[in-house]
Amino acid sequence: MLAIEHLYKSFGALQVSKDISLSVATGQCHAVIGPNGAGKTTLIHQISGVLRQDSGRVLLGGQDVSHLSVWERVQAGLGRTFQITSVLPSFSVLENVATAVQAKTGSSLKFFARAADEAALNEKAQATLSRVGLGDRIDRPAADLSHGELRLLEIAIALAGSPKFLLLDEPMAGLGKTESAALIDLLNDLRSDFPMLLVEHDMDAVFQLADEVSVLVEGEIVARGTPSEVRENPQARAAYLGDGA
Ligand SMILES: Nc1ncnc2c1ncn2[C@@H]1O[C@H](COP(=O)(O)OP(=O)(O)OP(=O)(O)O)[C@@H](O)[C@H]1O
Repeated sequence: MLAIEHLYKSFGALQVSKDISLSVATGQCHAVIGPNGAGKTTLIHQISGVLRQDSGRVLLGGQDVSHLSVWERVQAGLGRTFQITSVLPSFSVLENVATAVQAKTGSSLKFFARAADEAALNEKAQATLSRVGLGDRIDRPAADLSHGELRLLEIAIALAGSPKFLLLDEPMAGLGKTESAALIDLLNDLRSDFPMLLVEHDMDAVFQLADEVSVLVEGEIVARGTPSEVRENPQARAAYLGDGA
């Protein structure tokens, strides 16, 4: 569903992506881990279209999306969550998701006009919110949600466009133990419908969710394997997990 082929990116003299290749099949969760400054965000930006690679390709469901804009990639089936919240705080939970459904389908020219008034949008938004466990919060302003609930809302917004693939940028950041456990359960449930690339610092989440892990260090993938293979890989341990891991 996602293939990255020989991606290179530099900022001036600093090479931040060095021949990165990986692929994610249907039903799979692939995690990218690495120390601060390894180039994870730069990689995410090249997949989502925020940044253009110097060379290499990004394929989504077999389609080369390397030269498409962020918006065109969303239309091509890329759903993503952001490290920084993408929620509209004064809109209701339902309106946030209905607006995302509307944006994908282009069902109305009045982009920020009451998306939740349209029955079809509403229905799809409600179903999506139920799937992420926010079915009983639809009328609350998004500003009232807890941090953990906001994360669920961000995922619902990403799902609203019926993506082929999910790009998850540190979804566990700032969550407590209980909230993290709930989110891990949700992502485990979603992965069969939405193959995913997960960039995450929370090793518990990575080891519970990922089928395959790539370890990125100074722009290069230095190790790859199942979570247990990566846990035992001396290069990965030295580079990232630390000897005590
Ligand atoms: N726009 C930019 N211009 C110049 N250098 C940049 C730019 N964006 C990132 N960098 C540099 O590229 C390197 C990789 O940064 P990046 O944010 O991709 O790493 P990261 O793995 O996401 O780090 P973190 O885990 O701290 O978020 C860093 O040295 C960073 O300073």
